[in-house]
Amino acid sequence: MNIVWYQESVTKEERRKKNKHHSFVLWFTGLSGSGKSTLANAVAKTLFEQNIQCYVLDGDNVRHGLNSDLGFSAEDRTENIRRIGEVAKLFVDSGQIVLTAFISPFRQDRQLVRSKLEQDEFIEIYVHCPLETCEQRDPKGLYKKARNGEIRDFTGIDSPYEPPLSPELVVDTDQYSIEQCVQQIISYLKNKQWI
Ligand SMILES: Nc1ncnc2c1ncn2[C@@H]1O[C@H](COP(=O)(O)OS(=O)(=O)O)[C@@H](OP(=O)(O)O)[C@H]1O
Ligand SMILES: Nc1ncnc2c1ncn2[C@@H]1O[C@H](COP(=O)(O)OP(=O)(O)O)[C@@H](O)[C@H]1O
Repeated sequence: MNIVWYQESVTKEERRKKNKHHSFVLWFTGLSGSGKSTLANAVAKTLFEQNIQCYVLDGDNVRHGLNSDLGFSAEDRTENIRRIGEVAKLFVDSGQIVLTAFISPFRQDRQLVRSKLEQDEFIEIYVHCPLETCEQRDPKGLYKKARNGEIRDFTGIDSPYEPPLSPELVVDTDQYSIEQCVQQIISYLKNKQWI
């Protein structure tokens, strides 16, 4: 109430033109340990080296600050993704490419973020990796804790993950190396002439 949207003096289109590239969200989704952070950071490094404006929003980091009041109940995960979606939209408005690395287990939550962005601004990347492989990798030892009952509501163990039905991209980190997955994503963006 009593809040009016302020039209900025520099538009999104003007920022894109100056940056010489499209701005959009690369939304990585997948199980813990599937490779979201690794790939988002590797893609960002490649883009950065090509003078492209980009930034990674990572689950662990955002949960230390902006979303430190949220846990892992279904409601809190939904609110987590809603807030990240709003932040991501601001990055897109600022003319940047934003790469987000959140489990984002619920289709409806990802769909809500997509619906807030325009066509070609939300690129859903399903980081596909079987639970068994994620559990073997267990980079933070969290699956072990979840199996021991030390952590409740752990995605893939006692909390659901809903895979995307029609993502823009699927990367298979069980079958392909980090470098191959990064190349697949960069090729997709080049083919679209977005970078
Ligand atoms: N219960 C439970 N379930 C899943 N993950 C857990 C949990 N508790 C802590 N962690 C750690 O938090 C990271 C996931 O946070 P996200 O913000 O990406 O989760 S979500 O999108 O809101 O579901 C996740 O990071 P990633 O491993 O990078 O996915 C875990 O390190
Ligand atoms: N092809 C691959 N793509 C991404 N990560 C891989 C791949 N192969 C092995 N890994 C390893 O799997 C782990 C993935 O961890 P991380 O990126 O933190 O996943 P997430 O962010 O999804 O929890 C890292 O230790 C990474 O080195």
